[in-house]
Amino acid sequence: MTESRLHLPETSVPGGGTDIAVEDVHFGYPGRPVLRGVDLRIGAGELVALIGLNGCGKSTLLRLAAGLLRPSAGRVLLGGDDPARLSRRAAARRVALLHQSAPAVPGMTVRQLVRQGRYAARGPLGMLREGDDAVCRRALADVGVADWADRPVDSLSGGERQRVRLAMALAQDTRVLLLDEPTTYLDLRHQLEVLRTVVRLRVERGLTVVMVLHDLAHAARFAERLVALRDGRVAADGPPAEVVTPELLADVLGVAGRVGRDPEGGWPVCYPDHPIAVESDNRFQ
Ligand SMILES: Nc1ncnc2c1ncn2[C@@H]1O[C@H](COP(=O)(O)OP(=O)(O)OP(=O)(O)O)[C@@H](O)[C@H]1O
Repeated sequence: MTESRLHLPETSVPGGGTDIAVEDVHFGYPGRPVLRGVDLRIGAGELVALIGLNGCGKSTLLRLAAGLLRPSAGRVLLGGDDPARLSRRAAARRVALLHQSAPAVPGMTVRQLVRQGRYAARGPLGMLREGDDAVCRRALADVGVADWADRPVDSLSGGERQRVRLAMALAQDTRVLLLDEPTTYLDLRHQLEVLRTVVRLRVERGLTVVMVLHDLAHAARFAERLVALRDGRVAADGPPAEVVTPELLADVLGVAGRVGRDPEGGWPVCYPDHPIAVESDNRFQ
């Protein structure tokens, strides 16, 4: 594959409207172009997995969608508005972003950290109101860590911290959830638990979820739509059964391998063999 996009259907959600629109977005850091014309529409209620090689711009795209960065060209709309122009408080009410890592203040308890999700939604001067504690408790329960409320965050393992940070994002109680590698540090059991929780919450609460996943098996199984970035653009976009092919493995992920089907669930299953060279976006550095 050189110029081509592997699979790029019209994306629309029947009756759902668009929660995130990314229109011909360009973005780079000083001396480092990253996105070179990304077009993407994510409908209300969709569950999308974003995949691609390290450094291809997945986190950058989430940060643009959350309004933490502004595109150098093109535009991003979140519920019809430019998220970078919303106040921090207004943006925090619309979108929660689980970052890849967030430092914990020494001595802060899990309860205090998760409450930060509510403070973000209320703004710097916002007082926690009645009901905020219930939202925090629910968020902790959602990820199965209700018993940890009084534990210092810095006493938790990497995987435990990851689940608490997911609870913090859920405590924002937004309809749009952006999850940057939500399963990092988690053992297989907890990876499945977190992903099943995301799928459940998305249905129960009508969430729109975009999650960056490196594990293609999980992406293919749990997301209904895969978006692959390569060379600063969307290289493939569609249902896992159509998008996950040996060509995707080779051209987007740099892996030679085979693709089969789960005998019971029917979702694509990859059998990666060996790494191969990909035309890297380094060429436009
Ligand atoms: N603050 C920054 N300043 C300069 N360059 C940055 C900054 N943040 C990211 N980059 C660079 O931009 C590129 C895209 O980074 P980004 O974090 O979006 O990639 P990613 O696809 O999420 O990668 P990974 O899979 O490794 O998490 C990378 O080359 C990275 O080094």
